[in-house]
Amino acid sequence: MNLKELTNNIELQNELPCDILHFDIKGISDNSSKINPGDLFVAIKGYQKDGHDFIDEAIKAGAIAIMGESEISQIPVPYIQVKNTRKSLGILASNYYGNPSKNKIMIGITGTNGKTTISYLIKHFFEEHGSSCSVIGTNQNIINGEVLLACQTTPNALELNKLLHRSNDTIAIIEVSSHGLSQYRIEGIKFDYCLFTNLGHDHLDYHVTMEEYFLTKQSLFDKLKTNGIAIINSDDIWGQKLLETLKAKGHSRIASVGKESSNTVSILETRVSDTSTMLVKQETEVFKIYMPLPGLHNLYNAVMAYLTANMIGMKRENIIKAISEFPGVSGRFEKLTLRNGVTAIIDYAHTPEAILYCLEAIRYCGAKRVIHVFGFRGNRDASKREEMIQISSELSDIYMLTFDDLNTVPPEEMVKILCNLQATYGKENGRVIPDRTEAIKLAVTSAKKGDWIVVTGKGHETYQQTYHFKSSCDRETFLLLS
Ligand SMILES: CC(=O)N[C@H]1[C@@H](OP(=O)(O)OP(=O)(O)OC[C@H]2O[C@@H](n3ccc(=O)[nH]c3=O)[C@H](O)[C@@H]2O)O[C@H](CO)[C@@H](O)[C@@H]1O[C@H](C)C(=O)N[C@@H](C)C(=O)N[C@H](CCC(=O)O)C(=O)O
Ligand SMILES: Nc1ncnc2c1ncn2[C@@H]1O[C@H](COP(=O)(O)OP(=O)(O)OP(=O)(O)O)[C@@H](O)[C@H]1O
Repeated sequence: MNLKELTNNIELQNELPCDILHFDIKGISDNSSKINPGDLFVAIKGYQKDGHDFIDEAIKAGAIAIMGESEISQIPVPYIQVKNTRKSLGILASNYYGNPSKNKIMIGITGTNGKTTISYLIKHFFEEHGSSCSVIGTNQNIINGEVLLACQTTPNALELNKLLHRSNDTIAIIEVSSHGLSQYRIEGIKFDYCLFTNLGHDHLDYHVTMEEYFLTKQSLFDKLKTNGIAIINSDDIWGQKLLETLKAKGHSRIASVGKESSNTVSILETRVSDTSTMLVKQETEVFKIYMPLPGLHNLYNAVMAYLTANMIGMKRENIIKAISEFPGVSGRFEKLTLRNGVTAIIDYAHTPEAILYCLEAIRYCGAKRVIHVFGFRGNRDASKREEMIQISSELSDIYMLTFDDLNTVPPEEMVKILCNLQATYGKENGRVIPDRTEAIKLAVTSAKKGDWIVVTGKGHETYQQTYHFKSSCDRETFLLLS
């Protein structure tokens, strides 16, 4: 593709000289080590490195043009200066891959919790009725039925557009993280439906304040297509705020779920035990939704997914039936029955709200005692840890603080952090067992018939650390030790 077509809609600092407009660009990369001859290198000022420092390396590898933000002269290939390289990369990627969001039903889901569950609910509804869906999100990417490894919730702009370009599926569902939004990974992509689930305490190491975190999430709704529809959980205070903001901005195509009768689907009654049901009203019709996954949070996930599918045109009775047969999502309230009559739950909860909903759901399921094993990611938002411990110490009978991904934090440092947190905010029903597999072992041996063990934080993910019992994930640890 030539540079003229490629740079369409990009905010350039200076007009491109005529003699380079016809340059045929073979590929694009923002990583100098991935440049091939004939490529365009996009220099990004990152959190760790500055891509401008790798321009020489990119040219040596064969880059025939460079795009960057800084003033640069005297390089042997054309230099295109732009205001914002991350934003430009999104538009470049969309141009290069032929604007792949244009002809698909695009669904973008944002919020702190529930994105993955809602994605898989919607996928399940449509696939039961003959339409195929691509899913791009935390657990994995699924394109044309092929399962691909996902390294991030929202991949970078080049990867994202490449996946969409490859997809022949009618519908594409994308989990949109706040990091993805603030780093313009979805720039150039337009959505038919944007969903907001909720906002809870997370990622404040990155966004600093909840207001800033909210504004970032809100920016997804600027990416709606002309007739695109916003679908919001109005029972969340930030969802309510988003609803008001969009209305004030003149958005007319807004749908919502929540307890108030003014919502598109209003929730009249909820009943939660080991499964969950809700009575809802849409226009004049009152009907019941049965969700096999426990917990109030999963009812909200179900009704958000219901409304989306219904707005796309799927019949109510078909959606309700599909919800009642939903098989669940790997690592989301995943249940194992252990040999000694104990139930184990593996759940991806890693925010205070998610832990609260998860532990409440276990109580509703009739657990005699709840044994909770969890930890905290190294180098991630530390300000949520106190609240997570407080919730666990209140809602579980026994809790164990253990290792989650350490990232670059040395093990002895994390042991100190866990011991300090327990000493400061913990209660006598808690203790620190650093080795995650040892903690699970202790939970299994302490549990009696009717007790529930819940291990949160890692869900479907494999371990980063090596532990005493050789196992790759929480599920395998349970199978090994019970
Ligand atoms: C902290 C953070 O978010 N980092 C993201 C950021 O990278 P960065 O700015 O740190 O990159 P950098 O290492 O400083 O490099 C700057 C530039 O120099 C280039 N470079 C660097 C070295 C070199 O030799 N040559 C070269 O060209 C790099 O390719 C890059 O373009 O921009 C990259 C491109 O978009 C992201 O892939 C990367 O995500 C990292 C890997 C990541 O995983 N971040 C997490 C926090 C994240 O995004 N998580 C959310 C989910 C959160 C949740 O809800 O739980 C997600 O969407 O996955
Ligand atoms: N609607 C919800 N409200 C609060 N907590 C929820 C909700 N849905 C799920 N959870 C909790 O959050 C955990 C993660 O759920 P899910 O993966 O669906 O969310 P997510 O937004 O995709 O999170 P992530 O981006 O971190 O993967 C679940 O295991 C559950 O404990």
